[in-house]
Amino acid sequence: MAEHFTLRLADSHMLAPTVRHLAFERADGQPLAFIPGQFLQIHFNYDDGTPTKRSYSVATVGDGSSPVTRIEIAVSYVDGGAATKLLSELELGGTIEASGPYGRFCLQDSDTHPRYLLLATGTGVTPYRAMLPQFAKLLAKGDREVVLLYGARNETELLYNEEFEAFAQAHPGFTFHGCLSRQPRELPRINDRAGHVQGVLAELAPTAARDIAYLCGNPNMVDGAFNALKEFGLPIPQIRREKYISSR
Ligand SMILES: Cc1cc2nc3c(=O)[nH]c(=O)nc-3n(C[C@H](O)[C@H](O)[C@H](O)COP(=O)(O)OP(=O)(O)OC[C@H]3O[C@@H](n4cnc5c(N)ncnc54)[C@H](O)[C@@H]3O)c2cc1C
Repeated sequence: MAEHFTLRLADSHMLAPTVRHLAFERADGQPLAFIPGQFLQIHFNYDDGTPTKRSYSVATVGDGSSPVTRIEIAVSYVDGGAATKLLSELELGGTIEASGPYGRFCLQDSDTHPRYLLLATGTGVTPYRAMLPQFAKLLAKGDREVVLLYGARNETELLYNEEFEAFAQAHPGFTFHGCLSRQPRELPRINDRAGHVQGVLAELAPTAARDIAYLCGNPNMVDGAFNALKEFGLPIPQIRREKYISSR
């Protein structure tokens, strides 16, 4: 159930030239119960005093089942954006009002399909970072495969790529494809591909019998991949979506 609370910034660093990773703790000292894939809302006022809010996926890698004390998000800076200005200027110890968790972009125990296709652009990869412990449990069964298709212009914009690479090395059923549309030099990893995530989907030849797909991030990517997956024959309940639309 969603709660309202104050978050205090405990740590932060830049993940990419325009993306900040922020780690918060609740000011009341309570942990946050969330299901990986869910998001929070931050609440603030515009300069004229009008209240508003914005959504951010929880990026925290917990154990997937217990509440967490560290609440992490990745915020991509939007030019002229009210929330991203606030979050990019927030100093250590600074506070912000929030509520959550919300959303149903989560793994479902009832799913038995052998392959998970995870598609993301930009900060849309954060729900999958939070899901890593759940994927570890699924992959331990030995009959599942998880494929991450992560789109960015170039290597520097791939967030948490070292963590996904390390996870892929430790879990042979997990494959990480960076899909780089404007990489100036050669592709950094053997599984990387030139182009957009939708282009790489064809290579994977999704089928209704084999695949469950999760799509997160840029609305154009989510819509494009959704249509492509429907053409491959995936029924709509097997295509789960989280669009990072502006709530302005
Ligand atoms: C469920 C959900 C989860 C989300 N999770 C994340 C997350 O984890 N990390 C994250 O960074 N964002 C996330 N977003 C997007 C986030 O909520 C804000 O929309 C975003 O940070 C911009 O807010 P802002 O106040 O800075 O910009 P606004 O003041 O809302 O917009 C300023 C201007 O920029 C345009 N604009 C807004 N967003 C974008 C954009 N992404 N690209 C280009 N132009 C834009 C607007 O149309 C407007 O003209 C999520 C959105 C949803 C719905």
